[in-house]
Amino acid sequence: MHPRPPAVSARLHTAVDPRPRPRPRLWREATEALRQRRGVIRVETLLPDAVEPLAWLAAQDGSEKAFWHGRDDGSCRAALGAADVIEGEDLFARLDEAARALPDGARYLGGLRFDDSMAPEAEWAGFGSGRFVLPRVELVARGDRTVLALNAVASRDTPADLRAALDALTFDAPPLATRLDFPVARLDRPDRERWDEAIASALAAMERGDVQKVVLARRATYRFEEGLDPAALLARLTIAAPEAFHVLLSDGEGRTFVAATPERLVRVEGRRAWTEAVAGTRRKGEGAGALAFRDELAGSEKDRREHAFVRDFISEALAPLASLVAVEAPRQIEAGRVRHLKTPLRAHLRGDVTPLAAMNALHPTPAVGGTPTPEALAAIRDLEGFDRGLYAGPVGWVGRDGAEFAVGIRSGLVCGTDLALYAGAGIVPGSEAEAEWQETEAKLGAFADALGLDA
Ligand SMILES: C=C(O[C@@H]1C=C(C(=O)O)C=C[C@H]1O)C(=O)O
Repeated sequence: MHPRPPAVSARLHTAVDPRPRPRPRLWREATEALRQRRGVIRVETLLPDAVEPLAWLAAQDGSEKAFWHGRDDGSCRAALGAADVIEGEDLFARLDEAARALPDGARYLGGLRFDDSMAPEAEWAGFGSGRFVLPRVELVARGDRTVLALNAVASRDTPADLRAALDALTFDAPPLATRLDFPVARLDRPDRERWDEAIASALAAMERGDVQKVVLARRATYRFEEGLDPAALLARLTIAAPEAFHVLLSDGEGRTFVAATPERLVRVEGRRAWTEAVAGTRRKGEGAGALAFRDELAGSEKDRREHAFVRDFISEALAPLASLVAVEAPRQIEAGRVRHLKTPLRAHLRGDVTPLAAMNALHPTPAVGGTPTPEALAAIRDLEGFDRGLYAGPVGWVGRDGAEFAVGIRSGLVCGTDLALYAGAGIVPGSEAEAEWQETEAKLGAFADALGLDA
């Protein structure tokens, strides 16, 4: 069983602690640390009562927000503002260096574009080729323990900056809405006809022998009458897909990426790394239907082929980076309204391999790209007709001794009154356009549940 995220569902309707007492202490400690230390400083204080992180996040002013709940670590962090932002040129090298100098507990949160060789379209431009933020303020919740943390850069920040950040916080957050507004319109790109054409083109490329598997995605944009609150949407997603990584990243300019993804790209702790192949999909179903879908997935030769491309790619990509790669037995997992085949892999990384290098060697796996990778990416560029942005890209955190990236699927981009949702499916010989369309629709099921659609 998966550990549940810290009781969001139970506490969704309760107001957060209104007492601001810990803030003066945090500010005094931070001011002291600014005087005495160099580089990044971090001060933390235990709050007297548990606080619901997404309700807290939704209540704060400003658009620079982030949230991370790691699937297996039982804690989550809600983040506000930026003590530092790393984006643009030499992102990997700068992030590596900055992460190595972080104090205990501090992490950059962010994500990378799926395909950096493609210039971003307007809606994804704010995220650039990648964007990582060291938050100014964080609320870290584990069980009933909630810690408020403040990050600062000694060479840049003044006590007045920190005071302003702390004074701007509210702990008097209204409960999150129990229901989100219904959308008033939906626009699909590609539409059903163009989807059929794209699948036919991908299958033709496979017949010619150009490529063996291509993951084709589509975008469904919902329009609402009023602006959608990304934190409220994510809170609903944590209920619809409790077993997932829950991620919120903003571009600093008012657009917000939201994901409830079942898939880990890689987690690194010291020299140890964990990754997984997730590919092959059926509906979750209920009762006897669930058992039928489970058996159908277990017995499907086509799904096993799709899955094997991913597992083999991952173990081959890790081999030169690791002294040991262990491939576990395949199993099935449930995610929102679907189930998948999953094969966990573990590795012991060589001494000179950084977490970012491991991530870079794995992305994009054939779960979201295809096989072989370059030909599959070319087909995606050719056939999809929209910018994936962070969808299917690596999203996560980097700290001093470790990092974790999830695959940014089951995701959407909130921009004012629009919510663009993205979902893809692995196309191999034997794939049928109708079934693949239905599969992508089922993959959007957690969002549909969160929005109260076709319940
Ligand atoms: C591409 C997506 O999902 C990926 C593709 C899968 C498949 O084709 O069976 C299954 C899980 C994911 O690795 C998505 O959800 O958008």
